[in-house]
Amino acid sequence: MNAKSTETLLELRHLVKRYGGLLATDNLDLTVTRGEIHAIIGPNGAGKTTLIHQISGAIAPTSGSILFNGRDITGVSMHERVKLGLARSYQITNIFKEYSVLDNIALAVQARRGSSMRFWQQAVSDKALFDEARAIGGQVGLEARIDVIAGNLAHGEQRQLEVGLALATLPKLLLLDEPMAGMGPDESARLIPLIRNLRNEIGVVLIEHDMDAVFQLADRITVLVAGRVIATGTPDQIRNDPEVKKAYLGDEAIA
Ligand SMILES: Nc1ncnc2c1ncn2[C@@H]1O[C@H](COP(=O)(O)OP(=O)(O)OP(=O)(O)O)[C@@H](O)[C@H]1O
Repeated sequence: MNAKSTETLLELRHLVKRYGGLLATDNLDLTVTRGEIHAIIGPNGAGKTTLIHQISGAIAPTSGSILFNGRDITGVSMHERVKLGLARSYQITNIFKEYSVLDNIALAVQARRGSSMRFWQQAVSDKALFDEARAIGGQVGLEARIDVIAGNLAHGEQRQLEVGLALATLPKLLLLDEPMAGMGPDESARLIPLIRNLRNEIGVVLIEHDMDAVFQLADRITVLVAGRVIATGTPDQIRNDPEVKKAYLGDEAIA
């Protein structure tokens, strides 16, 4: 973690999500600070996706609260959360495949600037918009692919673009939901330093099944089992935690 890491960006207090008799989130407390990559791991069905949906605002908790930058956002819409600086990287679904990488990012920058009602012709003449889009393309490692039509990118590059689209909202906190999914080892290896660099400016919540990536990237790891936090700590603490080892027996190998 770096020097900015004492600033709490996200705080979950006694969060509960109940589906009938099932507690998918069971009285969960969690903090994420600026400058931190905080990974959330756990066996299948532990409640990781349910948790990230509550943070992004896609689903409402049954009880408990979510604070972002000190403000209670529990009842705030997903759209408003993005405006407040809470971005989620979706899995490819919001890429315009027929547009170039640059145009995709430029559209996302334009949407953030609140000028989404302006028409394309005006947007293309906006140099500052494209300068910013180009810089974001560089941040996610796509500088050499900036003019490629997004649909022609390799899978891993599309994931990089997804992160770029989330960055275009100028997030304070970025939710990354399985950024390595479907990637080969070379593609993951390329994405790891890009994600690591992001945390210089912002906080990152990372959900990822690739344990090598998690243990390389995370400053702290929270382990969920059946909706409950069984451990939070540095990668070393988590690696050596007997409860965690037990929870992972028969599941994905822990690094
Ligand atoms: N809409 C829903 N209705 C009922 N039960 C649900 C719903 N969504 C999730 N669950 C249940 O909540 C629990 C947590 O699911 P969740 O998908 O959050 O786990 P996960 O840790 O993300 O799992 P995976 O690693 O397999 O993606 C599971 O038992 C799941 O069946």
